[in-house]
This record gives sequence, C-alpha cells and structure tokens, in this order.
Amino acid sequence: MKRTFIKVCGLRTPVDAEKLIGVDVDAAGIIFVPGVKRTVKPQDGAEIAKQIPTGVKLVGVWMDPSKEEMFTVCNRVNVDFVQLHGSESPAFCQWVKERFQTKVVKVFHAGIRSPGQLEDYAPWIDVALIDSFSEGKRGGTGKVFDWRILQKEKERWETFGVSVWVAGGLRVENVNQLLEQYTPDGVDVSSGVELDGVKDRFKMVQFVERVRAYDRQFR
Ligand SMILES: O=C(O)c1ccccc1NCC(=O)[C@H](O)[C@H](O)COP(=O)(O)O
Repeated sequence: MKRTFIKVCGLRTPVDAEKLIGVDVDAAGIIFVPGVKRTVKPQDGAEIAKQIPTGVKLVGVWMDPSKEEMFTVCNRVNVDFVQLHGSESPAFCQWVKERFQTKVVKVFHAGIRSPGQLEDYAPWIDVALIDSFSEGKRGGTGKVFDWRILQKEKERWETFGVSVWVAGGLRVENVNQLLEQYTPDGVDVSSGVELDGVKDRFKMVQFVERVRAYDRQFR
C-alpha cells in the first residue's frame, strides 16, 4: 500500500516529541527560524531530537538562513530533511543538498513568485511543499490556501520526479477532502494538532487516523 507521508511540524519541547510515541507519522519538524512563536534554539533542538521515536524522520525548518546558521544547527542535530521555508534560490538548494547530503524540502507559497524556475530547483530538491502565507507570516499560519492550484502544481512537479506535500491550515476536519480531491504525496500539519498553542496527542492521533483510513481505502 502506498502511504501518504505525514509530517507534524513545530515540536517545541522533548515532551512534544514523546507525544509521537505510537503515532504513525513519518516525520517531525523543528523550527530553527529565529523570532517566531515555535522557534527552537540549536541546543534545545538536540534535546528534542533525542526523544523523537525511532523511525520518525527529523525535519529542520529554516527561512532564508545564512550558511553559518545552518552549520550551527547541523553540527549538533542530525536532520534527515532540510526544509527551506523562505525565498531561497535554486543555487542555495544545491549548496544545501551537496553540503549536508540530506533530503531537501523547498517551500513554495501559494500566490508568491519564487526567485527561480521550477526546472532550476528540481535537481536539488526532493519535495515541493505548498503552503499558505498570511499577514506577513510564511509558516504555521493555520490558514488554508485555494487548493485549486494543486492539480497544476502536481502535474508540473511530477514531470521532474519531485514529490508534492501540502501544508496550511490542515486539520482532522478538512484533510480527507484534500486527499480525496488532490491526493498529494504528503501532508504537513502544525496548528491543526495543537490545543491552546501546544501539541496535543489526541489531535495528532485523530489526524493521523483520518489520513491512514484514506490510505487503506484508496491508495
Ligand atoms: O510553524 C511555524 O511557526 C513556522 C514559522 C516560520 C516558518 C515556518 C513555520 N512552519 C513550517 C511548517 O512546516 C508548518 O507545518 C506549516 O507552515 C503548516 O502550518 P499550519 O498552517 O499551522 O498547519
């Protein structure tokens, strides 16, 4: 059976990571973007990483980082995926891929032009993550974008063998509709599995169950 890749993003503490024990997710994300509400410092990232259950991949999230910022984290934390959430160029993606030898997730914001052409990004990225932006926020918005762009996005990236994940306001109530209509390769959720701004195990279980039920029936 083909599975939808599930990433839960925005772990802030080792306790958040422990909440993933027994939850069938594929990856967990830590935000190394300074100055946002889910920011994690490099040394704290290492502590969280230790508690992420075996088999769950670790995604480090950056937004227009300097190379030094990336070294500071990657020298301490073993990330499986580097997620670039800003306006990084194809050349920067290439540098990341070659330097860190990780999978690279490049975020494209619905409605924002990226600084490069798709064919220039494609050799250096494994995943195109389509996300929302709102009021100056480029991630963790909790807002859904107009999914009608997804059909074309999928077709464009598929020709290059790049997977497409979707983020932005996903939650247990709407993820099934997304899967039925557009069948992305992966889904990425943060606000939708929080209660009062904190990751909630019950919400994560509900979300994951909904996705896996879809996988069992249709994948
Ligand atoms: O989550 C954040 O606070 C964040 C801040 C700055 C850059 C990226 C950020 N999150 C990246 C993610 O991968 C989130 O999962 C994604 O944006 C979806 O968030 P949500 O709409 O809250 O589910």
